[in-house]
Amino acid sequence: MYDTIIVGAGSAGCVLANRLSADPHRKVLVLEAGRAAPRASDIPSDWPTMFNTAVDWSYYTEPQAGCRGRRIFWPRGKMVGGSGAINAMIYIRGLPSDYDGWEKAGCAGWAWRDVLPKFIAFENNARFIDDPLHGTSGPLYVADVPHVDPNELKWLEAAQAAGLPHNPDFNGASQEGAGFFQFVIRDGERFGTGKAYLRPALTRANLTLKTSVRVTRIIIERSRAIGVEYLENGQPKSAFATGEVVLASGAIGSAQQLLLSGVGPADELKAAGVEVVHELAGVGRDLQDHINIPITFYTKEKIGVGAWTEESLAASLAEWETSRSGPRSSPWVAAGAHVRSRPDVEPDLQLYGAISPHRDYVRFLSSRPGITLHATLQRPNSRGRITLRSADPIEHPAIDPCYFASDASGSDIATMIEGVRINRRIAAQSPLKEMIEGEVTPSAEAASDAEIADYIRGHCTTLYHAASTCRMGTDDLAVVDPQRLQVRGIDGLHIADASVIPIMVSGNIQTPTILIAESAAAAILG
Ligand SMILES: Cc1cc2nc3c(=O)[nH]c(=O)nc-3n(C[C@H](O)[C@H](O)[C@H](O)COP(=O)(O)OP(=O)(O)OC[C@H]3O[C@@H](n4cnc5c(N)ncnc54)[C@H](O)[C@@H]3O)c2cc1C
Repeated sequence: MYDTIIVGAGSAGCVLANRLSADPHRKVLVLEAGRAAPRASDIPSDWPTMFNTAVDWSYYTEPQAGCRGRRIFWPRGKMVGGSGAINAMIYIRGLPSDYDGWEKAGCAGWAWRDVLPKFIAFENNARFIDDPLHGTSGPLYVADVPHVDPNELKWLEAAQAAGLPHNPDFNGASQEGAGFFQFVIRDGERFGTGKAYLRPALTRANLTLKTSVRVTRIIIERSRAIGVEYLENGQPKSAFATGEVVLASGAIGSAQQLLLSGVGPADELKAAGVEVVHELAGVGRDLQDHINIPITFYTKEKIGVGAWTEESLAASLAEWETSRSGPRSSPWVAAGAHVRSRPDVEPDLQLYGAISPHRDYVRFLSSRPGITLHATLQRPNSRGRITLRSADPIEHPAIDPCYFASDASGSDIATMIEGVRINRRIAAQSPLKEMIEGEVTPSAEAASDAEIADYIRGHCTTLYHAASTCRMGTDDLAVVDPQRLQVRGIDGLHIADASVIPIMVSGNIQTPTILIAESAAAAILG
């Protein structure tokens, strides 16, 4: 018998494991479907090499009507550290107005003035030492990218020539402009919450971590969660908690487990063959994501990732192994920007200047060298949902982000068209323009707004930021309350991961997810 069961040892679950087991009187069990993170997870450049492997859930969306019927690949980490062990490690909080928007949407206690001290408290920033907007004594080490490619500096110069102001700190007074992201990288290695929070807590006698165990159902009796059922080596097992079960299985996993446990929209549950335990209409609804569109340009010289050979890969790995430096200590997404698609909005596009001629998440590299410029929609209107295909807990749920098709205003596609145009403006500036041979087909042929829209619909990807499937709030579709992140109507059941984000933030979402886990732990500890 445990006091607390945490389901999932991902970005949030590792934080919860540390904070909740810091109370020596609390016996904590963490159940994680994946295994220990592999070596590739330590090496900053190697995150895409884990896609479609045993440590990736390798989801695909439903065919997207707004994306010319394509099913879009959605990787998620399935290992200790979760998606935070496969991600690109960028550390960013979002805009103050994002969090003020959360408060306005009914989430009291989540305004910028409330969350900023918490962000500062869990940060340990290597560069911003005496800075009122940064912390230096938290568990999460945050630093500049260890290796800068000279061509990333050329991208930055071109971005400034295109009118973007230089921004030395995207978590500083203003998010707008171009510069270098900071990362959760320590001494040349990934330093996600698996290392920052979970690893040091594993020496505690009151904390148990079980890996390769898949939770299949939350056991609910008389409107109270009392434990979970899980599969270990294919055998059904159960574990019980006197205090609480905390779901930290991510935006897909947490919603799926609630639905499998009979908590969700009654008609959908019945259709999937699941007995209704507690009707909660919002479970799985409101799925949000950052949509991303790359355009690639061939370069005259072999540069960056496009210049890598068998020999240089081996040499850069040897360098990383001996000194944790060199090209393998970079995630190759360090140069970027936050820009406005039009003057009357806050920055609504995030840009990347990647020195790599990749398409489709670096799984396929062009035979010629080049650079890829990404534009990502920061505050999407598109809203989707997650539903069960069946009562089988092993079957992937249906994931339908409903990109563009659910945005009747048309503003999502219009903003992204502007993102492509801004990236082309950057590519047309010195010193990039002298390096570039030309834009690669098929974006190269897209000139009018309608043609660019077609290109975006045919080639957009996820920026991997699934959120909001069990969102907090006080309205009828809210799943958890904003104060304790407890599932409405079920005692002893909390959700503390990216699924509770009420409205998407303007930036990569691991840092807000850590904020959520820290806040949930504090509320549970009381
Ligand atoms: C490729 C990629 C790149 C990204 N890049 C960045 C970035 O640079 N910066 C950034 O801020 N964000 C980034 N993100 C997003 C960020 O990593 C995620 O939003 C964040 O990790 C989500 O945290 P979470 O705790 O909600 O879920 P996760 O970290 O996904 O954790 C969920 C955990 O639960 C486990 N689990 C699921 N179902 C079960 C079950 N039934 N039983 C037991 N365990 C289960 C999973 O295996 C996983 O370990 C990226 C994400 C990806 C996938």
